[in-house]
Amino acid sequence: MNPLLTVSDLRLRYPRRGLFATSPEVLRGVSLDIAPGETLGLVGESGSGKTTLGRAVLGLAKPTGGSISFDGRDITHETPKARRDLARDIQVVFQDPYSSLNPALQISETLAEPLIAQGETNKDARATVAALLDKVGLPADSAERYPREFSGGQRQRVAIARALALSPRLIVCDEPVSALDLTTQARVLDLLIDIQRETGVAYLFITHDLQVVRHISHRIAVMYQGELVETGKAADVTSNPEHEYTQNLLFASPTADPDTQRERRERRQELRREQAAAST
Ligand SMILES: Nc1ncnc2c1ncn2[C@@H]1O[C@H](COP(=O)(O)OP(=O)(O)OP(=O)(O)O)[C@@H](O)[C@H]1O
Repeated sequence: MNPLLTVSDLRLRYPRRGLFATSPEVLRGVSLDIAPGETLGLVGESGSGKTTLGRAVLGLAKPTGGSISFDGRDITHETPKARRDLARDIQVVFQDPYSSLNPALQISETLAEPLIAQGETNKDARATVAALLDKVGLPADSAERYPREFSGGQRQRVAIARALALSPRLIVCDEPVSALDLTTQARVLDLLIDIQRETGVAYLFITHDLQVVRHISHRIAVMYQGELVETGKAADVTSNPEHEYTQNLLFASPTADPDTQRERRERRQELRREQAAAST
């Protein structure tokens, strides 16, 4: 099967802020692909470039090298405006639905907006909104409510409904459950899995939490300092000790800062060496 998304040797350096400022390369030759209906979990410690890669796929960050193609079409240098027709196909769910939902709009307006922009009549849009709410497990009367009237998990369901409105083929999910408690996390992940089974949508699922990504991904790609250092089937990558970066992530607290994580990784490597030396 042809990949839906192909990222080849992608490089990205954010523009320099001042005359003397330096700007390190944030993506350093990243290549990956995602098949239709597949979930690729993108993990890595804070600052490794995961969000930047997601933003590049969405056309929100400008690559300085390499290419991105979607369904065979080269979209590397297309701005979000130029690729407006692709908005149907590639959607996003962010970590904080509160900031991505307009607080002044009722949920029905938020959900109907993209539908009407794509030419649906008000009547059809109303029916689609009702179906979307049902799909994400929210009661029908949610349509008349405002974002502030929902819990975090419910708001994330609204954000998922919004992403689903145009029946996309790929959703970039950037830390979509990180702000939720564990039980709610599991429910939202299960919802995403159910939706994928039903619609065949693919996910680029970004998180620094390997436990979360293990639950939802078919394959996992691990980033470290702007490079992809490990990729493989979720079960293999997380269980095989040879996948050192993944193992280190499994043992690192997802909230630890890069220095702490580096320290833990070095400590783990040291322990491994000690164990190896003791067993010979
Ligand atoms: N708009 C920007 N301008 C300049 N530098 C940026 C910008 N956004 C991110 N960076 C830098 O790019 C690097 C990668 O950041 P990015 O947010 O992609 O990492 P991440 O792996 O998603 O991290 P986290 O898990 O903490 O969200 C970091 O060093 C960050 O400081």
